[in-house]
Amino acid sequence: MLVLPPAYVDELRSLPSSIASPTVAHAHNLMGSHTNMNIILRNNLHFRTLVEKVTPNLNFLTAPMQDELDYAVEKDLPECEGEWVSIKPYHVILRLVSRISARIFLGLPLCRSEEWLEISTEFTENVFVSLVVLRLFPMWTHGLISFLLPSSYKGANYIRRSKKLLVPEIIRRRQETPSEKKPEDGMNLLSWMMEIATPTESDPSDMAHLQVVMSLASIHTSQMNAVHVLYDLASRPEYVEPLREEIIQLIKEEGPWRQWQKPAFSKLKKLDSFMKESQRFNPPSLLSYHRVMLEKHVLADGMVLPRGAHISMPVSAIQNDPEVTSDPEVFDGFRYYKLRQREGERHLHQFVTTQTTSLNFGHGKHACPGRFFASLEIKNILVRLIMDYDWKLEDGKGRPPNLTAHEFIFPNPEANLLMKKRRKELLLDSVVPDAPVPATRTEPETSVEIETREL
Ligand code: HEM
Repeated sequence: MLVLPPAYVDELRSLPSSIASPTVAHAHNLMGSHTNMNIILRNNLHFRTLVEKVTPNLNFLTAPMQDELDYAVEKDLPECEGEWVSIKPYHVILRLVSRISARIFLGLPLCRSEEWLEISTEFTENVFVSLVVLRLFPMWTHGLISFLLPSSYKGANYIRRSKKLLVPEIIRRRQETPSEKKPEDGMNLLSWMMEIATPTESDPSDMAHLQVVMSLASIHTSQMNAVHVLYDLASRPEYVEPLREEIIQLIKEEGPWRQWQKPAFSKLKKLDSFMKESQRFNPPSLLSYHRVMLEKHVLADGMVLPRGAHISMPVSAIQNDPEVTSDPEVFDGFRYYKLRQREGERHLHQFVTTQTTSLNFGHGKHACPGRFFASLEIKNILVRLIMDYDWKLEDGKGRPPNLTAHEFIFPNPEANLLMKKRRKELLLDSVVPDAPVPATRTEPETSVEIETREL
């Protein structure tokens, strides 16, 4: 793999994907031939649905997200009124994120299916185990090794199970008459996929497969960010009150949080900053901006990128360079909040902002299309967890150290935090606005301004 400095990002951005392909790079990174991920090489319906339907409709998706979060909190968080209870945030947050994602991907009632919740989380874990193992061996051995790897056939089995579950649902939705549909029925990824699919993309079995691909792209990535934030907050409790004050202030100005839509969440600038700083300290991967060169290309300074080369950027090294981030070794949760106060930088330095020096979501037209969704989902979860619960580390223990595998970094799945429900009058739903604020309904957005949009 050719790891390039960020000076080349802008030049690389201008190359079409027929020369520098992100998709071939993703398939290669995920060992697609042995992990059922090569479908992305021939079908990008999931990507288009995200850009054309999900992101422009995020305003309408806030209410179902919150509704599912209520259900998830009820089902998956322990009773902890008046007493500290130990939980494993990795597993608990995975349940919350997978439930909310399922609600937006499939809609009610299918999102509550335990079968789907298992498929959408366990497939990813098995793909990850397979790729970590396979990468240790030369490529010519991969066929044989994956034949022997339990994670490999378990992964394939999850794809089969997803088809068994979703294909009949796709057929049922196709046969449904308009009078049988409820208003919320069309507002989910699966129905939107069915709506915009071209004839060659309309195979129900492929659509089911792509739902699993989307789960892989979205659930663990968002869950890991939320878990890192919780670990960072528990180990730096001085940030909790300012974050709560920001939420309370926003309720006073914008109305109860249950009426908030995407623009209100974008006003949580301190929380946004904390999420970004936490991501800087705990990036999902040391490398990003992966491309495979489908043709040889010579860069302006004469650097040759040969055909077949896999290139990437050292995202973590870049954002920890003192020329990019001052005092990079200091965790400053409100670093980006402060930067946004500078003239002309109000829209920069957001969690979702990508720049040549901020590449955790990639950059340019192939940057992660799900980051606006991720930001909204993570903020919904964190607002609830910060306002309704106190958090602390186990006695005598520091922030749980991260684990690494190859270039990947993830929060320790077996670490514990202690949580306790706050007094009733302090809870999120008890905070009332200064004056009644009318609920607003906003039209879907028609375009996605990638570089400058707020969220
Ligand atoms: C904190 C959470 C997330 C992180 C850190 C993350 C990161 C990334 C990165 C680094 C890429 C590759 C960009 C490139 O090619 O340069 C990517 C691609 C992608 N992400 Fe995300 N992502 C997150 C959440 C999500 C969510 C929630 C969704 C879906 C709702 C999603 C859907 C996708 C898809 C479909 C692609 C592939 C784009 C393509 O085919 O070119 N991601 N993501």
